[in-house]
Amino acid sequence: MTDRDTIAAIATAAGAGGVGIVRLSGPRARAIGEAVTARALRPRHAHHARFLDAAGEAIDDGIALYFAAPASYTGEDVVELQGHGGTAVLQVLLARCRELGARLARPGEFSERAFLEGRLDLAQAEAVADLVAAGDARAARAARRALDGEFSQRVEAIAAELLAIRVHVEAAIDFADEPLDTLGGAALRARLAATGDALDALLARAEHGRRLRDGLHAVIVGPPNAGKSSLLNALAGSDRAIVTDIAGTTRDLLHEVVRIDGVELSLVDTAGLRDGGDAIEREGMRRAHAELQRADLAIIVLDARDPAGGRTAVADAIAGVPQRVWVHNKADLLAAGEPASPAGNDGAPDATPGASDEPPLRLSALSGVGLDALHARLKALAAGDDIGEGTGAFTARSRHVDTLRQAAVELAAARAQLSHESLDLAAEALRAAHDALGEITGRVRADDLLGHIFSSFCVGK
Ligand SMILES: Nc1nc2c(ncn2[C@@H]2O[C@H](COP(=O)(O)OP(=O)(O)OP(=O)(O)O)[C@@H](O)[C@H]2O)c(=O)[nH]1
Ligand SMILES: [K+]
Ligand SMILES: [Mg+2]
Repeated sequence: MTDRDTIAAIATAAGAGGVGIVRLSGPRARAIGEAVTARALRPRHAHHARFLDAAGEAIDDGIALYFAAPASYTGEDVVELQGHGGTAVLQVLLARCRELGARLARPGEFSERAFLEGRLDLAQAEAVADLVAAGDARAARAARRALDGEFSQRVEAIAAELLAIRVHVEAAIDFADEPLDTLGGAALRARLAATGDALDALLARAEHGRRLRDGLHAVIVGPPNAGKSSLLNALAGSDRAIVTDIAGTTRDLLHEVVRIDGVELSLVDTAGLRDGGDAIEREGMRRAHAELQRADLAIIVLDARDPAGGRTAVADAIAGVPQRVWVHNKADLLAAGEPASPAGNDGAPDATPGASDEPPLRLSALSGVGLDALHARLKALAAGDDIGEGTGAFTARSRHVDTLRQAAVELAAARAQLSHESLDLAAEALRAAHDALGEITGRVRADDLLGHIFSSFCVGK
């Protein structure tokens, strides 16, 4: 596009480094690059050059690269000036580019231009930011897959199928007098069911991908004095939370990010759940309940000497949390002679309320005995062993998960309407599902969404 201005930014991280890069994109990028280097720039050629100020004095020397539109990251003319890393030198070089007509880029503006020029779709552009921000190698691999378009391709495949179904349904509306089954209704329903299954599978993978990006969100819950705060401290490896023998010590939520063998986990300590308590404690319990609503995982801490007593207190709060780990704490206080296998079941027939839950882990937050087994289980959950590396995870954001969920709801509505032969309503629900998928890749887009997404990038990306 020729009506755009030319943007510039320091593309490398702040601070001194071996190499520092000023990146330019836009119609004047080449002219500015040639003015700075005082030489003609050929596309895709490494030019060793001096970078000159207005007086012709050398600011630095290094490599100038020119990528001609549209074969560049942004799809526009792009010039990269690679000099010696160093904040002052790069700032002077950037200032020179601005003198020559470039404007300072906003965060994410290079990727935004790549999106607007059709070089990347929206989910891929987001993957760029995720790749830069990836906290570990697994998250980086997953972002790379999303950037390669694996996620987008799956979304597009489902969207294409939905479009074909919509065409069929819209056509059937024109023959409203005929029963749907004479118009291929059975095949249509089967096709819709298969598309629903594909969408559900993609949603499960996107949820896994969101955990890879954001980390597993685990909430520690249990009755007062069970040792929740002690466990948080043990997992964090520092005295983050106040621990006393007074029931009701923790009132507010306490957030902590911990890493287990390179896998990130966000932990929240909460107020003990019980009947009664003063106003502050009750507010703490309300917050604990609210936090559990958005938890991926509840770590339920019970006193090993009386696990049954605490279970009733937490039963309501943990209903609806997708995954649970049961901990029987204070194992060191059990009478000698009781089986002390840290990872073992305590043998009580009602020890695990959820049929699919693993047996409780017996441990001591105080002494650390049994913590290894908890580490191992949390790591497995955070890494998403339920999905497995082999399927090739890709990062996804809450935005994607929410949108896929919305599409799944509309698809279910369309199926119901179709079985009632309400073709108009089915068509409407299918359109809504189709639009929702379009929002993920940016085919259907709201401009405030774009601003929101790209402003969270770093400058120079
Ligand atoms: N012996 C023993 N004591 C423990 C263990 N874990 C915690 N405690 C003690 O139990 C008491 C309560 O521990 P907290 O960590 O404050 O318990 P909490 O569940 O956070 O309590 P509230 O915040 O009041 O709900 C403290 O005196 C701890 O030192 C353990 O594994 N063994
Ligand atoms: K306490
Ligand atoms: Mg506490």
